[in-house]
Amino acid sequence: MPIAPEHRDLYQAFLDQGLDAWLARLPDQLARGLDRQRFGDLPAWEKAVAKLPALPGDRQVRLDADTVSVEVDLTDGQRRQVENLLGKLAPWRKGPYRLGGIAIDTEWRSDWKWQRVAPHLAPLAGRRVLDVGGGNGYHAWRMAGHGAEFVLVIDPSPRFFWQFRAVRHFVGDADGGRTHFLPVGIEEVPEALGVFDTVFSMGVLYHRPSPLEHIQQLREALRPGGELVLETLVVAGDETTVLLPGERYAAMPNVYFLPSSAALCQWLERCGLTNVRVVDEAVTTTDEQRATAWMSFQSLADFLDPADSTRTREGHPAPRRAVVLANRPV
Ligand SMILES: Nc1ncnc2c1ncn2[C@@H]1O[C@H](C[S@+](CC[C@H]([NH3+])C(=O)[O-])CC(=O)[O-])[C@@H](O)[C@H]1O
Repeated sequence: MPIAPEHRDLYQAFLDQGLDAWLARLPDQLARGLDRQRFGDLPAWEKAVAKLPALPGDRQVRLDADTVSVEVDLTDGQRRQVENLLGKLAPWRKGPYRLGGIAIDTEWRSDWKWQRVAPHLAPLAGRRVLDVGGGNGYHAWRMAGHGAEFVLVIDPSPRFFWQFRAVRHFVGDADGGRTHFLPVGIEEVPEALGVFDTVFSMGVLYHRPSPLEHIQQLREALRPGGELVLETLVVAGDETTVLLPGERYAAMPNVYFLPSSAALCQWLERCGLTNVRVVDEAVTTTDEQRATAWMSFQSLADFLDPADSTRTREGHPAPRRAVVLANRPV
């Protein structure tokens, strides 16, 4: 089967990185992750990205600033066309981006999370990085901006795949072709890979019904000595505190375990990670997650108790997140 043009770089990168065991599974994974029978909107997203205007080679790409931006000369007509086409990929949740003069004000100020995480990381320059549940790739571009050699986002959302492709259209090869997106979940990562220097899992653990299994999968993707960056919802408490909310948490139906950061550290240690440390813990504000023109559905403010913003509308503690770093033992 011929390789579709949008996947050629991914195949080449897997070859270059020696990810042979995974390479063999790519055709199946891509076919399933982008299956038009499963995801009826796929043709519309693909068409929107295909219609983006061809861009001049001369452009200014910034992957090392809070807004991932590509400045390029467009006519007024082209700019309106770009705005319209990018709008067809909405809702845009992770960003901010500025592409061809169009500011995409996303639901999340994902740059704020990056500011909490980045200062604590082993320098990313020259590293192979996996971003599990990386959304549309905003943080991946920032990782490339820090000089990572190979950044792979895995996320099962086909919408985010096409948002990533839209950003790729603007970035061109300014990142040296080091940033990639595979539309699969963590379950699809081959077992015992042991190759990544840094593995990120941000905003994913609380969606996993088996959090210890998730941590073990993350550990197995790391090379010995590699660094795990785990960011998740936590609750106040000691190492014995874990909340399993009911049907919904802040309106989300698929939320499972919310440990305290102390309990989370213990989980990581029990899963065989070392050097476990909490580097940040903060309440999520309605300035960080909010509805915008590019994500016009309800957002955090609608999910909190109107009379008490320290509670969700279901009566649980309001969202609070911790960033924990750890290493796979050498
Ligand atoms: N099984 C799975 N495997 C991998 N990813 C999954 C899975 N199921 C859902 N996802 C993906 O996990 C992401 C969770 S958002 C975090 C984004 C970014 N990391 C952020 O930190 O801003 C949550 C948040 O907004 O906090 C979504 O993009 C899902 O598609």
